[in-house]
Amino acid sequence: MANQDNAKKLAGEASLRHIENGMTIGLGSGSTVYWMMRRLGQYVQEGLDVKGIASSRQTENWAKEFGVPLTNFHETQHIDITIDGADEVDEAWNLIKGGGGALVREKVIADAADKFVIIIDESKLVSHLGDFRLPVEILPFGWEVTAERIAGLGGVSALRQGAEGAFVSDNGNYIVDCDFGAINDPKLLHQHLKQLTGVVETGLFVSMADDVIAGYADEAKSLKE
Ligand SMILES: O=C(CO)[C@H](O)[C@H](O)COP(=O)(O)O
Repeated sequence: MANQDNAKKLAGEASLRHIENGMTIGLGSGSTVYWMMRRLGQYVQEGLDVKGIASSRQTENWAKEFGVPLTNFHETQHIDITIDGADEVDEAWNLIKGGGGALVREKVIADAADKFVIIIDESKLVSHLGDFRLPVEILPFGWEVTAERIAGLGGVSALRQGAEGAFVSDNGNYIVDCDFGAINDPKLLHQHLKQLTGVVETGLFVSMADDVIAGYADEAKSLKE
């Protein structure tokens, strides 16, 4: 296994030390979450009693594959813990997320949770957000206008492409990947973007993470310790 994959696996598995019997878990998206879910499925087979709320169709499929029982917001509005990956994590634990296109549901399950734990490989740790293009989910209707407004805030954006034309999120929306250069004030940028008509959500997760577990070549460490 490549070093980066192993680091993701170590971080994903280490996050399960936060899990207790009876919990409802927000299940994020992405390749680091995959490893967490694989091990979680093993614990469930061994008798752990938990339920998950999935943030994407891909995660839902993994839950079925690994035998992790799912619930939804109709059944419960309380999430004990959400575990998710990230594309960048700065020194204050502000995040860029949405590389996999699931940022809206990821933010909903992060917001609904008592605790939000991030799992990454060490390459995601940065001093400033912004090398990774900021994903912003926007309505397809008039997306060109919204992209112009985003450009007005200083962000050069590109419409994300999928296998057959524009990428469409699980919510039926488009995503633009935006270059704002180094993001000095993530909270302010998020607020400005959210005020634009047509913007559904941004991939900036500001002051939301309670713990970050970083995977290295042969260990995973909580940045809290
Ligand atoms: O935000 C996400 C998906 O929308 C992912 O958490 C993020 O892209 C990290 O993915 P990976 O664990 O595959 O590196």
